Amino acid sequence: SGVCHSVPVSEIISVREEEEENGSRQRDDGSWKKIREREGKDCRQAFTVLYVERCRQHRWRCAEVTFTCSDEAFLLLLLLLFVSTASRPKHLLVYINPYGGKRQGKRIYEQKVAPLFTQAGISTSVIVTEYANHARDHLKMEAELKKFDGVVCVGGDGMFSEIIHGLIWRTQIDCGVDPNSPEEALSPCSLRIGIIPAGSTDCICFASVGTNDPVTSALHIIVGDSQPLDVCSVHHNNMFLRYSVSLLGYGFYGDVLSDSERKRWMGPARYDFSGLKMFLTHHYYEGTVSYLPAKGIIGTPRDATRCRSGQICLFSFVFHPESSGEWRTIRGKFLAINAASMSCACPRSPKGLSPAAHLADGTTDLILVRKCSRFNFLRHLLRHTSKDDQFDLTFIEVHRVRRFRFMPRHCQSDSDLELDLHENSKRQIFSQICKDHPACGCAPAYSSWNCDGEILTHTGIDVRVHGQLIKLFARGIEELPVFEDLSNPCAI
Ligand SMILES: Nc1ncnc2c1ncn2[C@@H]1O[C@H](COP(=O)(O)OP(=O)(O)OP(=O)(O)O)[C@@H](O)[C@H]1O
Repeated sequence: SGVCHSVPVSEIISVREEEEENGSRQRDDGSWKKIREREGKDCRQAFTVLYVERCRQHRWRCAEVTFTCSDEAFLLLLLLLFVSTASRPKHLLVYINPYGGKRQGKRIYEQKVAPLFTQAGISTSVIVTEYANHARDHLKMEAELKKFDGVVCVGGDGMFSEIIHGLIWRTQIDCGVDPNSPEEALSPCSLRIGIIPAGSTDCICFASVGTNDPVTSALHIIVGDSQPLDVCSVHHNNMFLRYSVSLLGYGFYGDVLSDSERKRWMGPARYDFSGLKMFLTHHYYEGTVSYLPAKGIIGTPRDATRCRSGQICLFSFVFHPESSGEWRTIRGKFLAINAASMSCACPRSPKGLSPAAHLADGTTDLILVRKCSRFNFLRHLLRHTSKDDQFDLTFIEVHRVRRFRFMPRHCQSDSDLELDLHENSKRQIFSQICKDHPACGCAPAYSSWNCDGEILTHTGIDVRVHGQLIKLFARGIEELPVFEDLSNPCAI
């Protein structure tokens, strides 16, 4: 017909041979791997290519186009496909949380994802979880990981956390690394993880793919994308607590989570309710934060860059592995202490907590919100949704760090307390009394850490970033996916 159509080979999902019989086309439903050798040698070959089409807001869909070419050219294409798709997964281990989000995980997987995997010739082993931590423990102890090229998580951020806890732990055991030691360099996980969003919070999917859409995620898995991701290990007195990939928050975000956990019956509205309640309560907490600034990296938390597909964060990590440096210490009263290892952008907060944070530069952005008026705190919170810099306020500090520690005031050594007592002895005595009598209305001495949506059991913590510890079937957020790259040399 003379219409020119270009499809990058790396974004082909499958190729289907078309046969012309009695003038009408019939389809062979096999994938490109199953295509039979044709007998007729002199005729032209018609074939349909199923490929990735980019839609609005980073969504991907399947599209079809039929080409004709000579037999030889067709065989060449199959060869090219075979070579260029070597990094694609062939066998996947799938975990489905049937109770995540609106309890649609199983349906989403069966209706939207499984048919695509079949079409792409991917075999799967599916486990529908029966209890919390089922997936984590299966990965830790039972899963025959050698059989698979990747793990797929169908659920929300909580389910993803289970998967990484299982996979990271298992990898350390298999590699002879002690996962309990805060000083050991952890071994990176070789299996990639795909996230099919089916929870009420799907931040990690959103940050790494740019949208929360099961079909888009399935297509990123099929084409074999790879996006490294930093992971923070959290220890208390040399005892391992948890891993975190998105937000560690003490004070405001810890209190919102603790309060909302008590209101699960309210459904997703509990986050708004607890957020408002905690804003009005306006608690601040005293403690000491020490941190190891990240040296030799390209970006800063306050530059205008965003973490985008194939950009600086990858190189930043490769060229500047963990560098030693001077620890810095800050003592004070904080409304919030947040460590954002990624932007933490989500559909409700498109900029996120730290808009310039990177997925894989081996750092986390430590944001300290010092005690300030309710009005000022509100200004800070509102700037998360406006164009203004949320860190451009006198009571906010932000540092890009490789490691940090926090010690709440009442856990500090006696000598520290004595110093403080000299400063303000009455307050000290009252806050000790009020700790045991919350009904008196004074602020509690401790908050809790919100670690990717889970409450930590300890407040004094040691956090270390492990650069690029895991890999996702994703490519980061693409800058402007609208225009096709016609100059791509690997296009048919
Ligand atoms: N079969 C199961 N039964 C009960 N809980 C499960 C099961 N499988 C997984 N879980 C747990 O359910 C929790 C929530 O799962 P998930 O993140 O998929 O959904 P969500 O709706 O986004 O969660 P949240 O309530 O945290 O917003 C996870 O912490 C996970 O450990």
